[in-house]
Amino acid sequence: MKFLVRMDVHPPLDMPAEEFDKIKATEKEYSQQLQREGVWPEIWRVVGEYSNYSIFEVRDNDHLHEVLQGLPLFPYMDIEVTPLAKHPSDIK
Ligand SMILES: O=C(O)C[C@H]1C=CC(=O)O1
Repeated sequence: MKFLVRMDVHPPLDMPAEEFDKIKATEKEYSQQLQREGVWPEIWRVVGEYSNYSIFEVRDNDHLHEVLQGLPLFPYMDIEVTPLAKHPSDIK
């Protein structure tokens, strides 16, 4: 199943920058591992915002929830999920 996911990151104001940088580094490893596995095939930065649009390829809703809840930045994000279906005009 394919999902479009928007993540808006809200860094906590009371956390030292070095601590948040460590969480970001862990997030990057987690994200890149999922990209290598094909679970997170696309990630795009939203211009001018600390946000991304991503495509996820997962087994089902529970799998997506598990992946999103595992994000090290999960506690500092608003996440919007849009399920995608094949468009009837798509020629692929
Ligand atoms: O920077 C972001 O958009 C948040 C998050 C998503 C992947 C990653 O490495 O960080």
